[in-house]
Amino acid sequence: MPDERADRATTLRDRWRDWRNGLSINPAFQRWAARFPLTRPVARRRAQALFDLTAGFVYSQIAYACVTSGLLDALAKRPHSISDLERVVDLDMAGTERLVKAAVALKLAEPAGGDVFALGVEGAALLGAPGVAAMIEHHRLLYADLADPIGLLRRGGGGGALSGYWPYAEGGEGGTSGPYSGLMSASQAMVAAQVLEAYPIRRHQRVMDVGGGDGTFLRAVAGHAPQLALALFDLPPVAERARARFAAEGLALEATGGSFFTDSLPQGADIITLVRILHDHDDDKAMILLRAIRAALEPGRTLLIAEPMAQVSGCERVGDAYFGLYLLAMGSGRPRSVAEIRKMLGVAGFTSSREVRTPLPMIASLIVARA
Ligand SMILES: C[S@@+](CC[C@H](N)C(=O)[O-])C[C@H]1O[C@@H](n2cnc3c(N)ncnc32)[C@H](O)[C@@H]1O
Repeated sequence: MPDERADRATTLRDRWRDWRNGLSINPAFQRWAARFPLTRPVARRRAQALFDLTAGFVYSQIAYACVTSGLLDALAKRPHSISDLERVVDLDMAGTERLVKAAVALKLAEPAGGDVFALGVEGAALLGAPGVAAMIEHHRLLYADLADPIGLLRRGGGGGALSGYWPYAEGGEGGTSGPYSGLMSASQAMVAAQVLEAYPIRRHQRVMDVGGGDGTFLRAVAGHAPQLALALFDLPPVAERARARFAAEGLALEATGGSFFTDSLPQGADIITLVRILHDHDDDKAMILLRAIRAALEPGRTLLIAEPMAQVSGCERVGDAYFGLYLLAMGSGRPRSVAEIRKMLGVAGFTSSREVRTPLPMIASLIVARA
């Protein structure tokens, strides 16, 4: 009986999908829906969404030009005339006007009377969200790799501009960690805010951030719960960066350099945090890492995983579309759903795990597991 019901549900869903797609693909229906008053708003929304899908790369490149030319920073200080802006963006009048009009269309800028322009609402949001401008600049590498998406998929990822930026992604533990550590630090505040809002880290005594970069997450933890002892584990040059940074600021940090694939992790933390780490690694390596963490934790201690996850309701694009292709270009890893990560945690020997809701899951979802 249960099988029959499942079949019936599938059949209904299939029929509904066929009916919906049959209408959507039909130009005569599209014309009718755009004219009929009750369907017109939906038709317009769908047409706009389709256009955005078609034109998304152009919008991203306009944002890139606005950030890298200094246009947004200049408008954030005060409104400017086109002739002022010519000097800022280092373009002739025609180029400046073209860029400013495009920025206005995307609400990055807005008219402020005559030929004067001010920062727009999206421009303000962009500059107000830490790390977004740095991420837009960084996307130059991703978009170079994505110029041939089928080629990238066919070769199984990596081998392009982005994999050079993340030397550890293709097995190298040398390379330059400075640029990626800087980018991670610039975008970390948004992630730390999700974690600290959603999880009561204060109840712990000693936190070890594995893959903790230059320590930006731990600095946020220190600001939030100054009584916690802080430890960090990362590749040797990165751990050294964190150590130097904390020492310069007079903050206590135990930073250990090593590889979580080949070295054992220091013991003694009652919570290990793994922030934007797991999705960087293919399944076999992710399992090695989870097992190493399990071995470093006493029974009953906590692992907290924070990263954007796949198939999160309302944020599907961030997971399998954005991170699916970003990590492919990087050369390792994949976005995973909450269910997939929880299953891996079970296999790695964690006794239980649960999802903890965050205010903005597109920035990070959380899973808390018990050793
Ligand atoms: C995507 S970054 C995230 C950094 C930080 N957790 C954050 O969210 O800002 C990944 C970090 O993992 C570190 N990492 C990569 N491979 C590693 C390895 N085998 N052992 C230790 N750390 C590693 C990198 O050096 C980098 O700092």
